[in-house]
Amino acid sequence: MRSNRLELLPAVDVRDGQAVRLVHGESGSETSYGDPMEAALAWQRAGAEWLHLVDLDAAFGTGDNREQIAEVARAMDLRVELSGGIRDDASLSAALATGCARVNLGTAALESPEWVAKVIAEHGDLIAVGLDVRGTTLRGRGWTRDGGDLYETLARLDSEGCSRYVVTDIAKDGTLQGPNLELLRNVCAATEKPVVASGGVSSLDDLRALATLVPEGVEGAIVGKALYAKAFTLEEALEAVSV
Ligand SMILES: O=C(O)c1ccccc1NCC(=O)[C@H](O)[C@H](O)COP(=O)(O)O
Repeated sequence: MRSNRLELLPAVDVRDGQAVRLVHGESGSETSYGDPMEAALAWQRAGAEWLHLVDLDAAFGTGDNREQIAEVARAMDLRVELSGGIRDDASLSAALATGCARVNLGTAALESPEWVAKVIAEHGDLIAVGLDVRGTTLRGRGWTRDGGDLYETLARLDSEGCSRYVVTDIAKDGTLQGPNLELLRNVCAATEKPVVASGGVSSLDDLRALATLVPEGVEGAIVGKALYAKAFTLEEALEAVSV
């Protein structure tokens, strides 16, 4: 049964060993926020139930932070969603070996549909697919390459039993301009599966607006920049979405 409460997933995106925020997910737009472990532990202390942990180097193909990410994931008592560069058996096994609660596949869902169908069948709820879009065009390889139509891909993944989608409007990501509620409504109308909203949250009112979409299928919201920029605290955010 679906919960009525919007889940919150504070984000720790790791580039070159540092917790960073990007604007529109663009490589080179980083603002650094220090040690990823400290950031993750701070969100855990503040009461987070989930952590969205991203290996940006693996996503961009500029190396990886795999060991550091595994260390952070293993140190957490909360549930971890791992994202970034999980595209084959080796990277998936390494991600799952951290004990994370789920992994988020992005590029692989666009470029290796057969492999993704196989791992969805094998791992069920442990697999979510990130649908990262500009307009309704999906983007892969660290959001740098077009990867097909959002709704066609969603229909295919639904037919393969994908259990959850993480939906990001790249135009909003890291901009503090508010989430794309229309996109989220449209995706929820196109699938029965839960949707995690990502990108653009700027205020407690944005979180309250996302919480009104829970009955339509929005299950959670990833929050990055707003927390790092101290637009509000995680405690305030959790309070704002409590029902
Ligand atoms: O998640 C990925 O794989 C990824 C790949 C390339 C660039 C960015 C990527 N993720 C970014 C995030 O998941 C953000 O943490 C999230 O959208 C939060 O956005 P915001 O609240 O606007 O900072």
